[in-house]
Amino acid sequence: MVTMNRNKVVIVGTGQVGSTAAYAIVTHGLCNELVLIDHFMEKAIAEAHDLDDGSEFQDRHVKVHAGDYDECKDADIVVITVGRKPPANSTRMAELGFTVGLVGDVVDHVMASGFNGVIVMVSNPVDVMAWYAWKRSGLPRTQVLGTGTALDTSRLKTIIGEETGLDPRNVGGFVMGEHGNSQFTAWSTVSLGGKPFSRFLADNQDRFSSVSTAEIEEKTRTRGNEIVAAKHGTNYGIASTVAGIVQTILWDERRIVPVSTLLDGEYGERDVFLGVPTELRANGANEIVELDLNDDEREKLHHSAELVREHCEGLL
Ligand SMILES: NC(=O)C1=CN([C@@H]2O[C@H](COP(=O)(O)OP(=O)(O)OC[C@H]3O[C@@H](n4cnc5c(N)ncnc54)[C@H](O)[C@@H]3O)[C@@H](O)[C@H]2O)C=CC1
Ligand SMILES: CC(=O)C(=O)O
Repeated sequence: MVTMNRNKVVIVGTGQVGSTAAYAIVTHGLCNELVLIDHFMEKAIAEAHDLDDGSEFQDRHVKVHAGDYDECKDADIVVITVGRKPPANSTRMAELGFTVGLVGDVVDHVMASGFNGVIVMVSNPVDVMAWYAWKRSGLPRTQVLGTGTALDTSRLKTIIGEETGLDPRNVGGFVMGEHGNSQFTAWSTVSLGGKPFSRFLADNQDRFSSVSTAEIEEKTRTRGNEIVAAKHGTNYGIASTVAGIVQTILWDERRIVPVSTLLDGEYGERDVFLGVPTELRANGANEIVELDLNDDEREKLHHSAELVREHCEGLL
């Protein structure tokens, strides 16, 4: 049987985050076709040309071009990165007033094309925006997700790597909840080399006596803000995160990633999007892994849920 492996990704918003995510997708050769949309069409065209100009030296040629919303009709994934560079000394939640109108407009245009793929929301506040896009699009719950605490979880692993001198990929576990100040490290899930992290530290006192979980958690929470203060935004970490999510969906890898997804009774929460470990497949966000969180962690998750739900109120 002749099959056409025709996977197509659209990125809406070709600013710092969108263009770097496009670069990550192109350099990893994740799809056949990548379309860039921005309300400054010249910017989208220029980014597409600049990306495609490296075709000779890429492992695989991803066809990149600028386009309009008609291109979403047969896309597998639409990544939404519209917004503005995060202001310094602010919060992601404070971006709501600026972002919500843009995201509403983008979702309406995407859906008007006949799109029936997966929306990956990046725009902040990402949990609120993912919920809003889900409600506004009418798509099934599986087909709308946010990057959630996937980036924060990667940051946690990177910081543990920095503190211990070990490869971050030795670390397991999750940062959960809001992609924002109420996020928490679910320490009961964190392991290093297969051992619970607290046990790993206790067993290696001589090497790691200066390592503090409280400091690691705080560094993880504030890392994004520090980068924003120094370089007016973040792009590489989120671009790798977007590329990882796009890959696992397009290639049906079934990786478990803490994306922002709809809680529908899991962890005792409903009608709210939060970063929780979720199985990603070709159709998007599937089963949520319900971890045995301890009482303190559950409390923190509920706190995030309350905060995010509060900010969703009145948006529709
Ligand atoms: N979820 C996460 O972990 C992260 C989220 N972000 C968020 O990503 C968003 C984008 O950040 P940056 O790329 O740094 O901002 P930026 O200002 O560099 O880019 C925003 C782009 O969106 C475009 N745009 C705005 N309104 C549009 C519309 N209605 N239609 C099409 N294009 C539109 C602009 O022309 C611009 O090219 C922000 O909300 C930021 O907070 C950033 C980093 C990490
Ligand atoms: C800006 C942002 O949300 C981050 O880098 O975490």
